[in-house]
Amino acid sequence: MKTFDALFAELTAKAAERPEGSGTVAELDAGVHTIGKKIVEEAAEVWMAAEYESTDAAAEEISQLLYHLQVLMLAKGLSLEDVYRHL
Ligand SMILES: N=c1c2ncn([C@@H]3O[C@H](COP(=O)(O)OP(=O)(O)OP(=O)(O)O)[C@@H](O)[C@H]3O)c2ncn1[C@@H]1O[C@H](COP(=O)(O)O)[C@@H](O)[C@H]1O
Repeated sequence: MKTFDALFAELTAKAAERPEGSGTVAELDAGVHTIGKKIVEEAAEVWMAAEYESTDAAAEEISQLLYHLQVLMLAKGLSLEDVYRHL
């Protein structure tokens, strides 16, 4: 099972190596404005799933929100530590 830190390491490598077909690379290239809109969209899907769908559907939407938050972190040059020190 993939952890938050493991996903961040994977996405960091994708950003550096830029493999063809990577959705992460495409999203990074689209920029902060597009990534931000995706985060808002995914956050709404989390809310709707939590209120009206199954707990598993909510978990899936949360995983997607976490993914897009990590892409934004990469786009802004933020490390895990930059975020964790505010927790
Ligand atoms: N965990 C994720 C992940 N979660 C969400 N997403 C993306 O976010 C989208 C959200 O799904 P939705 O169902 O909301 O999609 P949608 O709104 O219909 O999709 P779009 O039209 O926006 O693509 C998915 O289509 C994926 O593009 C993810 N894309 C990649 N990962 C993981 O990131 C890693 C690197 O992926 P690549 O960069 O694509 O190789 C891999 O381990 C992947 O599993």
